[in-house]
Amino acid sequence: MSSPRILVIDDEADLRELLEITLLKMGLDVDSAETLGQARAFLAKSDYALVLTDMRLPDGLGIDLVREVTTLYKGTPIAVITAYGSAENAVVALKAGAFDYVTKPVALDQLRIMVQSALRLSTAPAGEPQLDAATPSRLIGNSSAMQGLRAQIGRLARSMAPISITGESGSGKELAAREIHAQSSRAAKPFIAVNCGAIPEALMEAEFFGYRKGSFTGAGEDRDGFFQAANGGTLMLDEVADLPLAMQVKLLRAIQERRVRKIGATAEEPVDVRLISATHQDLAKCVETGKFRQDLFYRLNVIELSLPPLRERLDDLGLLANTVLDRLAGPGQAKLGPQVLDTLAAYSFPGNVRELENVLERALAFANDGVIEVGDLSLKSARLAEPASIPASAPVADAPAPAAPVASPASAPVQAPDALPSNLPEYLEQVERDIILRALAQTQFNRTQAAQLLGISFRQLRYQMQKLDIHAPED
Ligand SMILES: Nc1ncnc2c1ncn2[C@@H]1O[C@H](COP(=O)(O)OP(=O)(O)OP(=O)(O)O)[C@@H](O)[C@H]1O
Repeated sequence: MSSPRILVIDDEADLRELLEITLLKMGLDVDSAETLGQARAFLAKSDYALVLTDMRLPDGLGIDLVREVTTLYKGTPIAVITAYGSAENAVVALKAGAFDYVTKPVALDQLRIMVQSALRLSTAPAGEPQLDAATPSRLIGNSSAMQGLRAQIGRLARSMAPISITGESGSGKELAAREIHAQSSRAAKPFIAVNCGAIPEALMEAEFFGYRKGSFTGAGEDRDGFFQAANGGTLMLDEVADLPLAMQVKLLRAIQERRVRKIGATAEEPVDVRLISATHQDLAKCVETGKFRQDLFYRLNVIELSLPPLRERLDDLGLLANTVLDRLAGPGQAKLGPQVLDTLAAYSFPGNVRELENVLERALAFANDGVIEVGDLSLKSARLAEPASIPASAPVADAPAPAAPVASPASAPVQAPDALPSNLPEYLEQVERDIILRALAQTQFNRTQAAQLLGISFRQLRYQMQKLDIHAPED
């Protein structure tokens, strides 16, 4: 069997030679062209596992070739070589359909990583997602919005372009990210999802980039960070708008260099990670208000994927509800009674599919013989919380009986209104615990609604509950 063939297009003889030698040493066949004209002639004659082109050529621009290859040779990945620091060229090329890019001076370790991932890609059928009929998409729904989304995911899975997923809480952003990963040539490598809003700022660098033994008190052994853990795979930065500015700078550097340095290490290590970011906030607005760096926004937001809220794709409601019920009760063991679907369709689902799952789970507990009736649904939007009174006294005692959440014993002392707390962290923790318990009690332990009442994401609430040792009564 012949080796995969790569087409290199560069008018700089030295660089062309370096690329040729590197690729030949990898056991690949190489054709080289100095101009777009020569490249077109090669493309008309042979199939390539990868086309690698410089951006400026004597008879035109590499970006034109990107457009040609992505339309005329759909299954052929094309990558560009951009000048160092020219984020613009890289982003434009990725938007035009380039699979990836390398910067000049070309780092050979990164070139090899890029070529290998292109080779994995070219073994998958062109334009076809790696899923087959036996592995249905995780994203359920036949509405035109969902069909469009699945098609877009199939295309995006074939590229390294960073994707920014937007959508309301619970609309399936993480699920979509997992789907992109599962359909990509990286599927066999890890998918790591990180909730940027849930990591204490002081720990962020260590969590993202890892650390060397002894680099700070408590660093008893070497540890990898998220970047190393996701190497070869996909790193999802969820709630990316919550990244503190100092961390945004470090992240930008890691993305630009495709290298990270562990805390306490002298050398950087290359990382091959596809980035997907998600947020339910308006990231462009965060840039305007100075909360998010423009340059990082530009790097992360190369391709936008927007998830519609559930209320805008009500056609999917029945299918989603039945799938959730099958999962909860076993196939065919539970169903919706008359009018239930209409009642659900009239509800706004601020917590989207996650809220639908919660509503059905709860309704199922009240349902007779697995048939959910309208009366089993509790869809009333929770009333707004009253302003927190500090310090709060036993909030659980006022809670409606069926859903009173439980917490570990309170430790903070009750203060006289004007007294200063003797232990501020403990006191604040107690205040936070009380407020969360009240929100949970008000929403009968519907965490989606409780998070909404408190203006935080579902994940943040879940994280805080774990931290403060708050459990559902039945946990
Ligand atoms: N189209 C869908 N098909 C099936 N399940 C879905 C779909 N969309 C969302 N879900 C389910 O809804 C729940 C929430 O999804 P996910 O965590 O992906 O949402 P999210 O947008 O990332 O939420 P958040 O903004 O709170 O992080 C999950 O249990 C997920 O499996």
